[in-house]
Amino acid sequence: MSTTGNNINESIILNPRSSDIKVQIEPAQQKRLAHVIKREKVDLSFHDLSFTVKQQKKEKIILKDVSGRLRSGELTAIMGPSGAGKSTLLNILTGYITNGTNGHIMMNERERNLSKFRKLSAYIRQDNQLHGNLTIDEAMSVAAKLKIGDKSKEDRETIIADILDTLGLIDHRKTMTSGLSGGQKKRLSIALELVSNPPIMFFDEPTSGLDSSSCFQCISLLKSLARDQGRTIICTIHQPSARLFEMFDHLYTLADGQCVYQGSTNRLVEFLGQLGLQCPSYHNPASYIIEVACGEYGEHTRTLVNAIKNGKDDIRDGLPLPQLAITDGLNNSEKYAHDIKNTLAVAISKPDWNKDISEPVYRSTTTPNLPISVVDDIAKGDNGKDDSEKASANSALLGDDSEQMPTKRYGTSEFNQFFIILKRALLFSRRDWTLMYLRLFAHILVGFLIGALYWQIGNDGNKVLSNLGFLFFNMLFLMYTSMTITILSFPLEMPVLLKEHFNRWYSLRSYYFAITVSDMPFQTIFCVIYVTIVYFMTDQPRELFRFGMFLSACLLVSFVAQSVGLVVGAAMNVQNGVFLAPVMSVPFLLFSGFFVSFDAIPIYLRWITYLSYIRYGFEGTALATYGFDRVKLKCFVSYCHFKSPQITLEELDMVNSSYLIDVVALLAIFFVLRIAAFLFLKWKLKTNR
Ligand SMILES: Nc1ncnc2c1ncn2[C@@H]1O[C@H](COP(=O)(O)OP(=O)(O)OP(=O)(O)O)[C@@H](O)[C@H]1O
Repeated sequence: MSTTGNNINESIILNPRSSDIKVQIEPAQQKRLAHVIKREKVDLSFHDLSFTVKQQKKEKIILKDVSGRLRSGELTAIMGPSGAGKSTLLNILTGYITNGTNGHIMMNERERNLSKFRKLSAYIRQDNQLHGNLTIDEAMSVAAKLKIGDKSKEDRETIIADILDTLGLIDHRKTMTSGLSGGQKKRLSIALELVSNPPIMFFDEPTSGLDSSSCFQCISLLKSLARDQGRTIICTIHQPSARLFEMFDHLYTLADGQCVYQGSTNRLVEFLGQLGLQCPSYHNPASYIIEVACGEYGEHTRTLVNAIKNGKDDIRDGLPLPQLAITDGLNNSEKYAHDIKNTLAVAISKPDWNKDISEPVYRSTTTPNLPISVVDDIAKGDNGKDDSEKASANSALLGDDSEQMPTKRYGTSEFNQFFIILKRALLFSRRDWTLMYLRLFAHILVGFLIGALYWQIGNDGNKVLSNLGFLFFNMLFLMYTSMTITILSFPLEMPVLLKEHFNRWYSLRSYYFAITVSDMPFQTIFCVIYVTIVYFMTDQPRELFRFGMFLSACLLVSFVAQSVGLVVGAAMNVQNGVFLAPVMSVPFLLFSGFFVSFDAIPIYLRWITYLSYIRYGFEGTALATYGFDRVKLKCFVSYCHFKSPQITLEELDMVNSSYLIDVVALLAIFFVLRIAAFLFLKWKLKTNR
């Protein structure tokens, strides 16, 4: 047997002496994403990062001036005891949290531009926020249309197939997302973001809820994502097994909001040993550092933070430990590095904010043309060892093997986004037929019930008051059905919206338009069915224009009520919304003109009638029924007080009312509420972070 070297990719040729047969064994090839768009490599560093929150009028410092460096091509783990600040750090690095932070985040040695950064990064949170009603194929297709809409359909399909094949999901293409296992959901979340091939990917606890084998698969996948094309992969992880721990290239450990270790995973034990913290043999180093950080071996946090300079130092393979490098017996290059480092410390503490941000902000005064990373590397004794790495990163930056930095905010126009989201929303409605059937059933059932209850009263002069009750009930029914359905369904969309909008799939405007338009056809159909049933069963005037006016007023009321549902759904959670919306509707019902005629309402309360959309709806249907010179009603008893429709209108104080004004008022309330719902949604997206 002969091998052609140590490289595992080389063929192994078996050539048994007794036979001429040559057996060639090709090792399994690592699956690679060959077709995804090539993107530049991105190194991320942060300097003196702090995060403060206000708690009961006091300030609580969560992150305390931590620094660190996250390199392209590496899989970085952020570890630490519970409450150490891992998720907070991740949220700040992703740009998910911006308020309350201080310090500097650099992207490829330049001050980070958050907007550009968001185009280059993806954040995959712990709870895979996926739409359960789509197959993998459909979900991927939507993501591809939104994120790389400028590519041809064939190109998009090739990219999707490539990603699904790499992530082992190709055989489940037709499976509904709701039917996937935890690990498959996690992989789908990654696959969806990989469509645009972001060079930086953040994962919050990617292994949570997975068995050990799925954990291993997941971390292997992240490792290969980092290695292939030099992505920067950062994830928080609780307490990985020794096998998982070894797979990480870089470890960043936090304790009590400070950095206690930063560097290669395989130098952790050596570093701790230097400080007199001997990791017992056969003990998982990942567990050991957490135990140390938790104080199980005494109070060592301060020592560790000082030793690693709260993340300013980085324990790299092949380099001396930092406290050994800075000694009296420095050689020339080390002394030079030490000087630069001291100069740099001054530069970092006084950033020049007047500089053009396209220029690197931090430069050493002794080596003015050297960006911070190079200075840092020299300071660490990295005398050009990673030249090839830097060269490739620089060439990538210059665009040698990567596409230009994306200039557009989104992958496709807002017009296209609108149609893609609308199509997806309609698909959800088609798939979620239970809700649709329920709504249809409710409108038909209540329609017939009301029709039977108020059977043929519309033209009876003796039953006008009952007929007015019927008109008012219509408003009540249409209001509640259209309002509650939105209050219940809209907040459920919120987590997916939060994820997709944050990862720059689409603009909030396109999403909102699509989502508000998507239910309108259904609401219209249900309303038309209900109104047709009750109108004819209760024997309202058989004149087309009156039916049209009656239906229009009912439709407008249901759309306005839907908008109220949107406002409430956007502004609060389901529990509060379900209680508050009906309660808030009570004044509108009271001041609708049905219970108290307008001139009987005290003047100082009359303004409420102008805000009551129920008033306009009720008035609109009353005018459609009794206005426009309707002939006298039939009277089957000796005296009917309301035989003349004019008397009914006088009683309701609607003689001078105008149907047109009712319609205009309903339209105005509709638009105001839709705008308010949009603003609430925008605010919620910001405050929910
Ligand atoms: N907005 C906030 N208001 C108040 N306290 C906060 C806020 N955000 C974070 N904290 C506190 O900061 C600390 C760190 O929180 P963080 O979620 O980052 O910890 P973690 O290391 O991710 O913990 P775990 O591993 O348990 O998820 C916790 O004590 C948490 O209660």
